[in-house]
Amino acid sequence: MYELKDRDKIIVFTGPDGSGRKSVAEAVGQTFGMEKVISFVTRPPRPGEVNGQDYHFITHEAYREMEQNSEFLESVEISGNFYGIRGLDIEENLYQNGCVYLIMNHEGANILKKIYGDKVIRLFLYADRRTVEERERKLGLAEEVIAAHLGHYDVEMGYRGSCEHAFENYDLGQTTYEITNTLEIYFQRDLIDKD
Ligand SMILES: Nc1nc2c(ncn2[C@@H]2O[C@H](COP(=O)(O)OP(=O)(O)O)[C@@H](O)[C@H]2O)c(=O)[nH]1
Ligand SMILES: Nc1ncnc2c1ncn2[C@@H]1O[C@H](COP(=O)(O)OP(=O)(O)O)[C@@H](O)[C@H]1O
Repeated sequence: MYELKDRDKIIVFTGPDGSGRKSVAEAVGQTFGMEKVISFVTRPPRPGEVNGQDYHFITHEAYREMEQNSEFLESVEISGNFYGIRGLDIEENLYQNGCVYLIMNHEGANILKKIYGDKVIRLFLYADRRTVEERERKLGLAEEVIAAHLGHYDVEMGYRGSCEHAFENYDLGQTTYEITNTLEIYFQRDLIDKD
């Protein structure tokens, strides 16, 4: 097992669906050369989603087997589908890069915080309900998926106060800029500590 270093960082993008976590995370990830830890999921891919890029799409049987082998650090059921993060994927990524990012709901963010403590920085993104609904409709998501997401909206919004930082996302460039500045402070602090 890889022993985590003090300065290893786990960046968790959380907040309601449609708040822009994926878009912002990709941009910020590129800026800092951070890799995404990809979840395993039992839901079928949506049009345009790529296996191994958006998710590892696996069958219920394969998921159950991984679960029985204790491969998941956290595993949750959302709208009838299972989502899990493999512990080894986080550790291998940290070993190579010293930082990783993930996109998850409040349950996953909470579990990671409990396990990894100060190494976890939770970035909460949000926009008002109508905006996220419009974005998801524009994205072409099925009505039942949008309805399920909106059904989780209030619970996800309630997690804001638990996160280390929160960002309203209406202007993608601005949000990305603010998050980059926030993370730079963490990364610079580590450089200074190292000296
Ligand atoms: N706790 C947890 N949440 C996850 C994981 N992977 C994805 N999620 C979040 O769970 C929700 C899944 O909803 P889904 O309809 O599949 O949305 P999408 O995959 O973001 O388009 C999203 O908010 C994801 O960000 C995971 O491994 N653990
Ligand atoms: N600030 C923004 N302004 C307008 N559209 C946005 C903004 N941020 C994200 N989007 C769009 O909203 C949709 C949902 O964003 P996404 O990053 O997939 O959200 P999440 O991962 O939180 O579900 C995408 O089509 C994305 O391009």
